[in-house]
Amino acid sequence: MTADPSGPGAAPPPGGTVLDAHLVVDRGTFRLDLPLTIRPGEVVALLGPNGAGKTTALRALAGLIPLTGGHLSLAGRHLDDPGRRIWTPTEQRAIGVVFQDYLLFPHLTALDNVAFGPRRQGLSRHRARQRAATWLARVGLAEHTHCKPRHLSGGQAQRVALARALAVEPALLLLDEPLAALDARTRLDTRAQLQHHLAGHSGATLLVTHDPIDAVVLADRLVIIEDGHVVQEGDVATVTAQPRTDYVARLVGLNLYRGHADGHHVRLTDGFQLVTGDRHVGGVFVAFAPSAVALHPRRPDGSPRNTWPATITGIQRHGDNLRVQLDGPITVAADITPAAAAHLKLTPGQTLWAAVKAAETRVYPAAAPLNVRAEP
Ligand SMILES: Nc1ncnc2c1ncn2[C@@H]1O[C@H](COP(=O)(O)OP(=O)(O)OP(=O)(O)O)[C@@H](O)[C@H]1O
Repeated sequence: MTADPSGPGAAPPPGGTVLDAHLVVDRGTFRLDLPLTIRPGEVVALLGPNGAGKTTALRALAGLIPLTGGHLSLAGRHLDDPGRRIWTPTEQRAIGVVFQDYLLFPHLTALDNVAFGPRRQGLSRHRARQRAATWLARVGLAEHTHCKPRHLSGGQAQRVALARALAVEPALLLLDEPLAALDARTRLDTRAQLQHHLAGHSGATLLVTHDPIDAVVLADRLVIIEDGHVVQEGDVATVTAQPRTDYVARLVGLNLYRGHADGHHVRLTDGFQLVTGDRHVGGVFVAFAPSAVALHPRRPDGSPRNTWPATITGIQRHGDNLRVQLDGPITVAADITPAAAAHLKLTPGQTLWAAVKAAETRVYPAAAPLNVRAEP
């Protein structure tokens, strides 16, 4: 198989997209089937639980594994199209990659690590090093050009990796869990710097992450995959407000249920009924935040319209609060203050009453016009 003979830039990018791909990859019994387009300057976060296919997608884009089907075009150049026997080797793709553990060459200085890509693109040693020095200065490492990776901190190594990826002026920048190896403090600073550099990148960026904060801070759009398929995609506000699967709900921290609405009542698929503030009819999702769930030692009287007995299955710290996991007619997460937890003397196995006001629930149609995988 060969690269597209029409060469780089031969066709205009369709509809203003830099990346126009439909990634189909079979790995044993697993199939990735991921349509993916990214516009110039856009940052898309690819999220999903373990085994969803994120790494497979990244490797397919980088040319490390071939597509089984579909196609991949970048900046108007057909890189991969098994139906037409087109395939392009990694080094001929206009792609920069920041790997999770950076994969810097240990025997090369920061400067030569960054100059490596431009050199392979055909720049003279002098020009490649000039470009590398410019990029290292941009990421704040002008003083560290002659350091070997073992003498760099985690945050500095991450910035060398970013400079190395951007120095090839890629049409597509791939970031694989770029902040995962950093401690919390360094992660905060590095995330802010990364945001700055991504804003200046005119190509497409795909960020693979497990961390919803990285996604929310860095991405313009989220694409969420489970078991190789897109289950939801959209801008951060839409996905956060209207999660459509348990994974997405957990990711954005909401309690989410599916059911059938008849006015202010929603009968959930397991038979439990919730009273909601909004009126709806037909298939719906009901969501409420863990902070909307109140816990009481006895059945509460008065305003909350939804109450049920619930048994504590787990308690974790969650920011300044505690997140309490509860089992019962529905499983639910509740956020409460340490003071309230002490007052209630919360312990795993304890049964108490959970309450949610109807006005705290959000209801939205199950068949919303989002790009959601059709059920088979
Ligand atoms: N070399 C391989 N051969 C066969 N199957 C594989 C291979 N590598 C991965 N898989 C399978 O492909 C599926 C997707 O794996 P992948 O690593 O892409 O998921 P992921 O979303 O990146 O997961 P994680 O978040 O755990 O890294 C999994 O079911 C995995 O078992």
